[in-house]
Amino acid sequence: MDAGNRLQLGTSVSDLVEVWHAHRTSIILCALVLLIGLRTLLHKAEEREPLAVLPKIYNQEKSETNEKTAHEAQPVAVAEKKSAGPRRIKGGVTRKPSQEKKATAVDYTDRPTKVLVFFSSITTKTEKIAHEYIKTLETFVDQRAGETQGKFLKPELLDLTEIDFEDYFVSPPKSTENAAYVYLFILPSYNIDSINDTFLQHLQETHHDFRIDTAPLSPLIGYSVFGFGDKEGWPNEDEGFCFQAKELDKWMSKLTGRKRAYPVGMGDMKSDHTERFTEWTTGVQDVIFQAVQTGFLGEGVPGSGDAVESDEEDAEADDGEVVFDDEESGDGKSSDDSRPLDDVEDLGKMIRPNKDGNGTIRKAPLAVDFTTYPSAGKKKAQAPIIKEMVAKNSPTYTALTKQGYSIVGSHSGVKICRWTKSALRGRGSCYKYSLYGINSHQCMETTPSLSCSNKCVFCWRHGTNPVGTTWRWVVDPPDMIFDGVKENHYKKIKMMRGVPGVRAERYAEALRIRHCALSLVGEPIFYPYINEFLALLHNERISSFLVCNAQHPDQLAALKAVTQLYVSIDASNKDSLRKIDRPLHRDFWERFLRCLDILREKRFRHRTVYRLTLVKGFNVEDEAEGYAQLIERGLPCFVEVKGVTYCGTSTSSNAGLSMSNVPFYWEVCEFVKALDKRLQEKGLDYGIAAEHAHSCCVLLASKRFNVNGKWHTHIDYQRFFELLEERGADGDWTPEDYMGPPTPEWALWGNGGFDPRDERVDRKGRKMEAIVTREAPE
Ligand SMILES: Cc1cc2nc3c(=O)[nH]c(=O)nc-3n(C[C@H](O)[C@H](O)[C@H](O)COP(=O)(O)O)c2cc1C
Ligand code: SF4
Repeated sequence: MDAGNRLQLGTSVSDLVEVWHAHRTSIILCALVLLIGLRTLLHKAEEREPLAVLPKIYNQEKSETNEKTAHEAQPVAVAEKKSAGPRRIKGGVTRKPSQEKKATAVDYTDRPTKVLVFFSSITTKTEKIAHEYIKTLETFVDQRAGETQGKFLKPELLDLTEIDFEDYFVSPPKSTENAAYVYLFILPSYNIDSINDTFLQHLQETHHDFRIDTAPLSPLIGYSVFGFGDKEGWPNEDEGFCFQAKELDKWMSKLTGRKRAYPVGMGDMKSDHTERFTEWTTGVQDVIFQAVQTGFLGEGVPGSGDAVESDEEDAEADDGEVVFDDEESGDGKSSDDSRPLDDVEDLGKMIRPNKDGNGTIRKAPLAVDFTTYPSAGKKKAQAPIIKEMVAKNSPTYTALTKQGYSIVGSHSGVKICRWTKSALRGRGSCYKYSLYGINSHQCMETTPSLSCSNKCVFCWRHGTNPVGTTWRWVVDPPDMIFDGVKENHYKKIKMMRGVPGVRAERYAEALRIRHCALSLVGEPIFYPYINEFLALLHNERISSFLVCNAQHPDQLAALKAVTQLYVSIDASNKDSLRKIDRPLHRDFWERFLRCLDILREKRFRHRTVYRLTLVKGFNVEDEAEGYAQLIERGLPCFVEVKGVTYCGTSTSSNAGLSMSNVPFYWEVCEFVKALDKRLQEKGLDYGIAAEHAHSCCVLLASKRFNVNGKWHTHIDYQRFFELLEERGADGDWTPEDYMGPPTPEWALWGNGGFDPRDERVDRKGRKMEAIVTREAPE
């Protein structure tokens, strides 16, 4: 560099320094603004990965808006795009949204339905069945094409070993047709490591994954599971029969927000599997077809109607156990109208002390006595207006429907008995299964007359039923009542479809009523067309168990054939009967005795039964002799002795009843033994035949039903109908003609009487040991 150049360079540097000194503040400020601008621009353009840790802080705003859209506004979730990275956060870290809010009704009417059938198979038996089934299902879809306007898409069969679980079990897949899905599963059980374990593990993890909604499969229309197993190796469910199908059912229930479309079915690959599987597929297809047509699964399935389930899978309030809710356990609210356990039939008769909101005992509302008419002297005589017994706008109607009754016409009622629900869930049948072979899940409890002529102190329905001595109401025709009670019964059974633990096999059987207990409330023989009503039952081969209160001798005498005829014997003498039954008839004792005489005459035509309900302090003490005399008078075929059952809030508290009036089972047994002794002493040929300790019930039977030293208390129902068809309702035959096979060993006196097919459970569904105490504790 020469001297001139160097001089020039020195000048420009000094110029720059000069400029810097003159404007440095503004230069620094400009640079700062430029840098901040650039930083902001780059930050905005940056594409960020979703945050897996602390999403609540970072994604709060986003999840609040997005989640609402995914789960409420758009019911059917769009399948996740498969990615190798972590699963997308759908529900934030807030847990259990689906348990807090039940799945809401989703309308699928505008969307086509697609059934996906998943299966696994190791020794290929299930695989073969699944392949055959998918063909059947395809044919079914084709046949229904006309009725469903093509909204029923071709079903698809999927092998669990060949699919990516994430495609189907994190959310339902997306389809071009915008299909709504039904998932069916056919799964054999394996107690060795198999694909089933991986699959079940996946479902469990999905449910527990805090980043995923606990019920990500709630957009499904529904699901159902069928299991195959082997009873030779795994004889019952306790020992592992079909255990993985049951587990799958449980996880799917959680993941779908309880959208069990049909109860879990189970088949033994070595015996009944074809029958059980056909039963299940028929039921499932009916439900799916209904969903395609109506857009919902029907009542009883959450998300589509009236959910019957409780919050916990296994903790239903109504669980097949007698619940003794005493006064102290109440919350102060009057629960008269909402309790599900109010069945006279299954619980014997109930006591309900009634409290108001402050916990003070209320007087029972007075039952309306329709027999009280204004006296002719006071008012000008008027032609009586014929009223409806239970008019739709009456308080009686409201009270009864709140208690779970369906009122048919104006004077009949039907209610699903808690034993029916219990048997559907494999938790035991009522005592009539042990004593007479009645399947509780096939039994309808009904009455053609809600009115009665007694006001028994232990009758829980006190104050809600009309009473009267004669029929003064509009009369509904028997066929209308018959159709109405059947329809309502089936409706209630169908509502049980989604309830956890309901057995597919029992559910299918329950859709055919085989028995009718005419003992719900009121007095069935009060209904003027009771014989016609019975004929309708028998025509459909439904057996009839009719209970009457021994106050209507004329109607009793005119009664035609019934399968089993009861009279309630609530006391052994006149005074006691007046106190306990509070009859409306002045000549109640004479009526009572006449009924016993009629029963005596009928004993070779009908299976006659005395039903004794023991209430400690009222009709037990020192009354064995009195009861023995009544038995001597009527000579019934059977004597059922039951302890009264206490159900909590009775209006009869004003009669001074409490928990202390409920006898222990050993007290019932002691009474029965004393009664049996008295009968022997009188030379009457009776013996203690059978028991159902669970219901505090013991059966004394006439030795007519003891053949070659064996009790035959069960009924041959088939034979009963044959006799009826051959000889007519007035025909000549005896109860022995339709006596069933020997009473099973487990039901005999001394063996407890609990159905060995079922499991005894407590209110939470936990298994219980059956400990029976028949003797007074030391
Ligand atoms: C190793 C083995 C373990 C099994 N474990 C059970 C079990 O725990 N419970 C059950 O009910 N059946 C069990 N089974 C019976 C199978 O579930 C039954 O045979 C089924 O039909 C097999 O179906 P697949 O041929 O489709 O694999 C088992 C069978 C095998 C061979
Ligand atoms: S006979 Fe029928 S209605 Fe009566 S308790 Fe049994 S199942 Fe219920």
